[in-house]
Amino acid sequence: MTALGLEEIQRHNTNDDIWIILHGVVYNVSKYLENHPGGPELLLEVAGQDATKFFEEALHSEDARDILPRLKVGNVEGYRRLDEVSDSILIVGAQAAAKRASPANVVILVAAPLVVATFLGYHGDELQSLRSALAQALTDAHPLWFSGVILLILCLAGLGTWASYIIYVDYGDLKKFPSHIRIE
Ligand code: HEM
Repeated sequence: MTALGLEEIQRHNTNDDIWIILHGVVYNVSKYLENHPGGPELLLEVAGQDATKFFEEALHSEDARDILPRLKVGNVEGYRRLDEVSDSILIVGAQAAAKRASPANVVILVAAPLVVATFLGYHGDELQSLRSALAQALTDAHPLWFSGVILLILCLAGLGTWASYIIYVDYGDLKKFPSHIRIE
């Protein structure tokens, strides 16, 4: 597909010859002008310019986006979308933990198992009886499967939290709006 320079794109800004840029792609809307449900004026106003912001602000439907390919004339030369530059990356292991390593998180992560281990060490016996009492109470109050489900949910939640320290999805710049090229 043709790479088009900004100067050339900007020249297509007359009533019967209109190019616009959307997300780094150049579209010839000259013939579409009269069919545009938003009216021809809006397209005329952005003739020869990057209309991405306005296009997205008008919350165009999928149907509207489906029209785009047949109007395409090329790409803006040198244009790089931020969200194409850095795709989401799955980071696993120590690097992932480092990504989440705020002082508070580290304290919680290190301290939590220590506290639990210490507690278990000092109060092993009491804990044993507490656990059986609790199990008994739960069994009395509810069928056994109910306690099992609750326990499973708690375990999964715990595992999930730990997993989030090991697996980290870096969405890069995906959440940012693509950089716009403006022709002044
Ligand atoms: C080639 C580019 C464009 C195409 C194919 C297109 C297509 C459409 C279509 C099909 C609709 C009907 C609603 C929908 O399905 O979303 C629409 C509505 C609209 N468009 Fe566009 N559009 C384009 C560019 C633009 C630009 C650059 C602007 C603003 C500068 C714009 C502003 C609007 C507005 C404000 C509406 C809403 C009209 C209303 O609800 O009364 N459009 N467009």
